[in-house]
Amino acid sequence: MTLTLERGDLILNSNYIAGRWCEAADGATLTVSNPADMQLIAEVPDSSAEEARAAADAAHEAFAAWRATPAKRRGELLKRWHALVMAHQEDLGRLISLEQGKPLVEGQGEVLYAASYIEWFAEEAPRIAGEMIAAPVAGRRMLAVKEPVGVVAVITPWNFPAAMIARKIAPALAAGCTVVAKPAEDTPLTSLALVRLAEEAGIPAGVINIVCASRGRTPEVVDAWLEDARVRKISFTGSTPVGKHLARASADTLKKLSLELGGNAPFIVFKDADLDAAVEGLMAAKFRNGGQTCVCPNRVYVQDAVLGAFADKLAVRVAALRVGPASDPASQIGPMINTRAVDKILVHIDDALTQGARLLVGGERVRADLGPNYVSPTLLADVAPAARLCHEETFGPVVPLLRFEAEEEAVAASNATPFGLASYFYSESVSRIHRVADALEAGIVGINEGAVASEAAPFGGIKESGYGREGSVHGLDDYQHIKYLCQGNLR
Ligand SMILES: NC(=O)C1=CN([C@@H]2O[C@H](COP(=O)(O)OP(=O)(O)OC[C@H]3O[C@@H](n4cnc5c(N)ncnc54)[C@H](O)[C@@H]3O)[C@@H](O)[C@H]2O)C=CC1
Ligand SMILES: O=C(O)[C@H](O)CS(=O)(=O)O
Repeated sequence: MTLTLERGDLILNSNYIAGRWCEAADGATLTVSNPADMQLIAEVPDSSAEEARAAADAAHEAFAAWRATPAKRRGELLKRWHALVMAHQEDLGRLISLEQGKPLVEGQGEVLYAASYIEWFAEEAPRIAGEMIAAPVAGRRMLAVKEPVGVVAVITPWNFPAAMIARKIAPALAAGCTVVAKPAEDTPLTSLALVRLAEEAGIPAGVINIVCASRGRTPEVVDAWLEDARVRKISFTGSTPVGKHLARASADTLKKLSLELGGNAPFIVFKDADLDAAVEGLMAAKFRNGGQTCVCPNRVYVQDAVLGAFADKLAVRVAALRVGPASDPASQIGPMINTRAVDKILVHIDDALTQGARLLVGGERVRADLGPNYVSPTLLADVAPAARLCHEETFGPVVPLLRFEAEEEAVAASNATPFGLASYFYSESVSRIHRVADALEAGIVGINEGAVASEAAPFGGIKESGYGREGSVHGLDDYQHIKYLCQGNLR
């Protein structure tokens, strides 16, 4: 099956600035290719600071009118955008799978996930409210009102090309902010297609601006926004090193920050767990997007008493996973995003084996007939706690099993990381569930559940996984500030 779109015009090759589809001033372009077979899909502008400044100008000029648009109207426009995204689910899903590589069923699932954020904040917009405060002295009226922060810079990763940008742009627009966005260089096409649909929904020119750039030119583009005092917020999803850079560089203009950064999620299986449920949960959490999500379990701790039974059940499932391109509907594990990613995964596997791990399934590059980016789903047992894949994010389809005896040992090992994004554990003991959920240092805890992503939940991390929350009733907070109004001299 070839991944062609019914609406070919949704494959765009321009920036979108001030309501105009335009090239980079110097004509520079970057290529976008399919990680499954390295075939060229399209070329997009490789922008410079000039395009970044033009986008910031457009967003700044559009802000006054957009913030003055009644929140109900903002919500209606977001609803129209949501309806168009849903109407183009097939095409958008194919586009995601084309440029990011994930299996088609996951590409189409991501469109629904992205759309759920647009719908959620379309509904939140009309409910933005302030507070009337009981004045402690006579003759005074005291109010607290919520206002949009202003122009927001959005920077997103390649692994969820639709969901990550939707869960930033939707709350920003609902709050009354305007946006300049720089999608990942590997996967810009989905962002451009989504914004084409936003344009068709009637979202005014300048409210959303998309600037594409290569890895080499991205710092120049983003630095232009970091230096611009009119840009009042950065919303970033990506690696912790880049997040730290943005936090440091934002200090000069004290921008508001939302940082959704790297993870190192533990997955704990206690002896009182439902082992079949734990296997299902691990398969769902670990192999989603080929293991290329920040909430994928990065290390799996299994209590001694059930390690053998759990490993046997899991090995059967891992070995059965089908690796292949999204053009094959039976594919469950697609290519990794690029050869650098595959090289890192293989280094992690080799390091674990060198330190004494046993290879139960996989462990190598596969499907060379298709391309260089395929790696087999891999299961390792007896992994040493010092192994690199226990401390670094593998971002691939690798499951390292580590054993433990006491609950305290598993919790301590789980928390022994600078990261704190997602964590998971399986137990049927109510007391243990409350103890362990309280003790785990993470922004997200899956309890007997491996699929935690939801627009209704506050998504985000602690420690070096960042701060800020995306989605949920808390999702607007990061795009607003509170203004206190104090009216006196009332008789
Ligand atoms: N916490 C979360 O929700 C998520 C975290 N991540 C993390 O992101 C990483 C994988 O994604 P990548 O795209 O490789 O991360 P990355 O941090 O390299 O890139 C993310 C975005 O930042 C941009 N970027 C790169 N260098 C930059 C710089 N110097 N200045 C400004 N922008 C820059 C990239 O072009 C891209 O658009 C993993 O660590 C993963 O855990 C990925 C997705 C979600
Ligand atoms: O990019 C990611 O890894 C996502 O944040 C994970 S999720 O929100 O899709 O679960």
